[in-house]
Amino acid sequence: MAVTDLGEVLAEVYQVVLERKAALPEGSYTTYLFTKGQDKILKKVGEEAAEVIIGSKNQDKSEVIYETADLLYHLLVLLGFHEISLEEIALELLNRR
Ligand SMILES: N=c1c2ncn([C@@H]3O[C@H](COP(=O)(O)OP(=O)(O)OP(=O)(O)O)[C@@H](O)[C@H]3O)c2ncn1[C@@H]1O[C@H](COP(=O)(O)O)[C@@H](O)[C@H]1O
Repeated sequence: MAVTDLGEVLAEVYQVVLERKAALPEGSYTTYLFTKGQDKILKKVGEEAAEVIIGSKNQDKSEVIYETADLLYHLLVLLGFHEISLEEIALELLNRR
């Protein structure tokens, strides 16, 4: 796998997210989010989106990159919460081309 392929990295992290949801291992931040529930996950998505906006307003590319990674991870947790596959998102995007 080319480690710089975003789709493949997202798929790999999403697989871990789904494993965490199924097993709820102690000490896992993903477990913490799933245990807290939907409102906590939604709050994190909102916070991370706001941090992307702040990074952008600061004209700070490295901040935008860091916060975008945080946002994508939390979106993966939200997709995991709803059991939406990455293929469903890919199809939605493809249908818009
Ligand atoms: N990509 C991520 C990832 N990005 C961000 N985070 C966590 O998201 C949190 C965001 O930081 P914040 O300061 O906003 O939140 P916090 O104060 O720690 O927590 P809150 O009380 O606000 O919820 C941090 O605790 C980060 O560790 C992530 N946690 C996990 N992953 C991926 O998920 C995998 C499984 O992680 P665990 O579930 O922890 O085993 C990891 O191997 C990674 O690939």
